[in-house]
Amino acid sequence: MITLDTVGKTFPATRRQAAVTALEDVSLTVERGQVMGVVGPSGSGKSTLARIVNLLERPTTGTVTVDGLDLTALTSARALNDARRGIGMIFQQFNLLDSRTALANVELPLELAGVGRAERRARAGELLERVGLGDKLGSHPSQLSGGQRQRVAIARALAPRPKVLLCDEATSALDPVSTASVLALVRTLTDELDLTTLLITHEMDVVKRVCDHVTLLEHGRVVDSGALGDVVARPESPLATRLLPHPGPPSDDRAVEVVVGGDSPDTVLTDLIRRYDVHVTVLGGAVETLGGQRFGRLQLRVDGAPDEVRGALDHLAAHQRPTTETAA
Ligand SMILES: Nc1ncnc2c1ncn2[C@@H]1O[C@H](COP(=O)(O)OP(=O)(O)OP(=O)(O)O)[C@@H](O)[C@H]1O
Repeated sequence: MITLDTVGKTFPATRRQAAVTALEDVSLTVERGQVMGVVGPSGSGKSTLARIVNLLERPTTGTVTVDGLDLTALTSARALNDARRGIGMIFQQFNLLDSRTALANVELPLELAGVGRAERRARAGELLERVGLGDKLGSHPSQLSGGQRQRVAIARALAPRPKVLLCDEATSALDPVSTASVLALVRTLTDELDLTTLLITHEMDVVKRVCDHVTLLEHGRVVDSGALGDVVARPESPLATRLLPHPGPPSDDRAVEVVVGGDSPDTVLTDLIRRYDVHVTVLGGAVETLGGQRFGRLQLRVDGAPDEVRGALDHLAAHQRPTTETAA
């Protein structure tokens, strides 16, 4: 679990540049087993946030707690190094050593931690197997594709058995097919190893594919944060329509708009028609898979006897994720 409590970061003024407040009053919790996406425009503080979570950057104010340990309270380099071993990190640019084989790259953090040769060999081999590179142990990074290199970097990040995985634009340099497979791997590893994963990205598509939670940063502040299903249902959230597009102005003045999901949107409609004697027309809408669940933003027209229509609309309002009702 990662907890940031009222974290602020100001880079002090230098001779060439005025002081920069990169983060202000940021409070955030990521539970075990969750993948939290952090999105925001360029310069909004995303990378600073990732660097603060493993204390590569020390916050100016606030505390950072990882797996119950307050990292901001650690002062000795040794204690900090030990704590950092519990936090794996992957970057856009892989940072692999080409002089070493894939296996030796994965072994590196274990070597630095003083793990014996036989054990580190076994663990590195097992991890490369797990990320789908069991046949590439002897390959050097330059002999691997971008997606394969990122898999090696993931295996290396996981070698010290961290509880937390930080991904900073980890798929930004990859083609769409490699991106999809690396993201699927991050999701699988988070689930299987019960990791707490924080994923920095500028691509909303990455959030849709792999995250179950999302946080939007703007000018160093948290503008919105929550489970994807909750965020899409908040009409005031700037992320809502980026996650689930708005169908546009309704073509019918009796249209109602609802956000349905967590369950299949189709099941919601089937259920409605079974319970009430109404005819439902889908006038427009979008359906997306968000964090593995299907959500729909639908414009519906519900026709029938007034009592039945009222019942059906109440049912939608009570059981689904209503946003706006343009008419009732
Ligand atoms: N070491 C530093 N010294 C001074 N200012 C910095 C430093 N690192 C980051 N900043 C400033 O802090 C702000 C946030 O930067 P950060 O890299 O965290 O943003 P970001 O959201 O990751 O941006 P991008 O998407 O472009 O990578 C920016 O204004 C940046 O110029």
